[in-house]
Amino acid sequence: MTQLLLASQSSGRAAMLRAAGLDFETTAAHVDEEALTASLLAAGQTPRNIADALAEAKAVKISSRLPGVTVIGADSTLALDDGAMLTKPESPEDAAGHLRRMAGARHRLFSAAVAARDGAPVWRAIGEAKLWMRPLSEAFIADYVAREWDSIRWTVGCYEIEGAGVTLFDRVEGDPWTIIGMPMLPLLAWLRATGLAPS
Ligand SMILES: Nc1nc2c(ncn2[C@H]2C[C@H](O)[C@@H](COP(=O)(O)OP(=O)(O)OP(=O)(O)O)O2)c(=O)[nH]1
Repeated sequence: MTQLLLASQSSGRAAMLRAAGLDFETTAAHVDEEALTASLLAAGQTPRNIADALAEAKAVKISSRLPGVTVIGADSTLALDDGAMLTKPESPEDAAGHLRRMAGARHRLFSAAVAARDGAPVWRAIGEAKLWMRPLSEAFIADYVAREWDSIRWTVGCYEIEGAGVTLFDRVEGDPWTIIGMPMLPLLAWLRATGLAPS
């Protein structure tokens, strides 16, 4: 039985752990993110704290049924500078609407990771990236969404920064791993310190 489990269906997250040479398995967390997000927003929580809470919920839920296993949960949230929080698009039309709202403005992307053992959080980190999306024409948005829908439908910002998302931005501050979905640098430092990654 593995000692490290990623409670995520995100292909990008698993790819980052694989690239780091880690020995891990994955499972879906099956946390009701929509309900939890709605209740946290209603309670006035920030997108940053919502990412942290969702990552913890995923890690704690799975670890509570796997004694002794270190479970990593993760979550990413996107905050527009007007305070609104965008979630994954439900349709190509939804994605076009998100891009219209982000175009010509800055947004922040928070990626939280929480490690849990035996149902309790034992480590956490939150990464923040700032992204300035350039103004986008309607024709560009329509063509981009038509071409990229199959991949961007799974992303909180309607882009894969390591893919065609590069065409959307004037400027990005923050590390690419945070944008793709996890604060990998602090996570790897902790995994090395706990013997779960080669040091
Ligand atoms: N490959 C890639 N993925 C991105 C990028 N930006 C955001 N994402 C993905 C990472 C996550 O899969 C998704 C954010 O949604 P969530 O944090 O709720 O995770 P998701 O539901 O996909 O998986 P999980 O809850 O971990 O099973 O957006 C990017 O630039 N590249």
